[in-house]
Amino acid sequence: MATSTTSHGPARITVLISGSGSNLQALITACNTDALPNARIVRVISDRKDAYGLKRAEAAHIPTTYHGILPYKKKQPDTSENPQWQAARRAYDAGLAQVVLADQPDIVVCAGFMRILSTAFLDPVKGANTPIINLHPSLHGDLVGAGCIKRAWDEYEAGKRRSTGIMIHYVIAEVDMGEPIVQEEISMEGCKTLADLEESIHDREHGLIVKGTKIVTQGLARHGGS
Ligand SMILES: Nc1nc2c(c(=O)[nH]1)N[C@@H](CN(C=O)c1ccc(C(=O)N[C@@H](CCC(=O)O)C(=O)O)cc1)CN2
Ligand SMILES: NCC(=O)N[C@@H]1O[C@H](COP(=O)([O-])[O-])[C@@H](O)[C@H]1O
Repeated sequence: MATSTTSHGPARITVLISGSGSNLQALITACNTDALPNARIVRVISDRKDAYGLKRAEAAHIPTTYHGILPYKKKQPDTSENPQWQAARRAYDAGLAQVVLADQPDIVVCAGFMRILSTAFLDPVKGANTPIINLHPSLHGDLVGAGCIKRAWDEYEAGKRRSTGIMIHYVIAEVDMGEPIVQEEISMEGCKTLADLEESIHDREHGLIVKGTKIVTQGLARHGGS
């Protein structure tokens, strides 16, 4: 029976966050239980200094890093040749990859990380044979990008849909289009407000992110780790 232990010990997990960190908390709680055996979160990284998830990590004695965009924007100002801060975004992502790879993680989990990752991050991390996975509040091929829960709600109110879903998927350059690892459909029937739907989704996400992380870390063991 494969475990989550890789060839060099417990699976090393780096988690990227931007906000409250309730999904991070689910991972913290699950580590070294039957839900996520032989796994350790080696670092939590946030692009937002005020992310409550950083406090959750500190309370669990997990190393944290705040990796902010502003120093990169100051070094590479937006210009006509460089619209939408692309140079700053790529420099930021290259710096983020350095922070991540310094810990030699076996897997990177995006748990509410609200930045699109460019190939300046994806390429070096994938070059290290480290899978990157993401929690997304929609089914594969349905809604992509930020604000999907609200968009699903608006379509439900307009009578255009009766359900939505959540998924854990591999991260590729095309946002939210990476191969799904595990996903769940969520009925919207009975939700009277957007808040009802958000609560329903968040409750189900916490189990799914642990399940998806376990699936990938167990796969690492089968292949002798990264
Ligand atoms: N290259 C990829 N990067 C990311 C993926 C992915 O699949 N491929 N998943 C996301 C998470 N995500 C949805 O699940 C997501 C997060 C944020 C955005 C977005 O538009 N962000 C804006 C900034 C928003 C803000 O600052 O509030 C942006 O980066 O310009 C889209 C999708 C993680 N990254
Ligand atoms: N497109 C990505 C996206 O919308 N992710 C969403 O961010 C939230 C993070 O909550 P948390 O900070 O409490 O874990 C989650 O609801 C997750 O689906």
